[in-house]
Amino acid sequence: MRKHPTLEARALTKRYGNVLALDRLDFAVAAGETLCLLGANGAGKTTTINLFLGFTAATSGQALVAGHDVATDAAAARAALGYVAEVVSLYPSLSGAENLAFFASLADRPVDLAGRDAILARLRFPAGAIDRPASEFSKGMRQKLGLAIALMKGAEAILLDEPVSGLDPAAANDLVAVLRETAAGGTALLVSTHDIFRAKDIATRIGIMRHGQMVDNIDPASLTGPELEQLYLTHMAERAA
Ligand SMILES: Nc1ncnc2c1ncn2[C@@H]1O[C@H](COP(=O)(O)OP(=O)(O)OP(=O)(O)O)[C@@H](O)[C@H]1O
Repeated sequence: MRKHPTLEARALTKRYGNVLALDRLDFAVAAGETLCLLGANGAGKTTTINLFLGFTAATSGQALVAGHDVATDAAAARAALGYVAEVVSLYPSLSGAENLAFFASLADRPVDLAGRDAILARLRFPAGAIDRPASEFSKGMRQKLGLAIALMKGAEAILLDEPVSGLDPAAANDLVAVLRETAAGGTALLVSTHDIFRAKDIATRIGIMRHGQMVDNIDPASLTGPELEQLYLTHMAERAA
């Protein structure tokens, strides 16, 4: 059965003055899939995420979330979307629970404690820590709370900017496992990263970006880590040539 994409970029193009940040980008991410965007600084990863979030408008082309065009159907697109920033913003003096309740109220979702606790358990958020002030949370815990906010909202797609950067290896491994389980639960994930090896662990597809284009779209299972690294370096060398 053909899966309808939860996230879709159709000839998505963004120009900042003379800079062509995104150049007719096409991709689709279905429920249960994770697309990792890999690319050097300036390749267009963050611009892609910002266009889906509606932070900036496309010059041409479309960004669709659950079939809703971000430009013309912004509220419906946003309702289907979750976002986990590189540094998840929380109110430091509020507890994790109070932060979750606040963000759930913004999304117009009443807090269902049983549902919340099931999500926290799924994300392996440390038991009991949810009642501590957010200022005490590690980066990994903040990422998990960001994911919990998105899941409590019922987001069909979650965008993550550099989710494993700055995590120690154990926390990164844990988050990778959590992301895989989240996708397996039926959410579509779009992840921007510089980390080739983590991308291989997280992704069902890897898109290599260069100059605002996706120059390769790889099944990570088809390559070993070193093969993927070599392919990536070849694409980057082409850039320099
Ligand atoms: N607000 C802006 N105004 C002008 N140019 C911008 C703006 N945002 C991004 N750009 C340019 O668009 C291009 C793509 O940038 P983008 O931030 O999307 O890349 P990236 O792949 O996310 O890089 P990084 O890995 O450094 O985050 C770059 O040339 C960048 O300088």
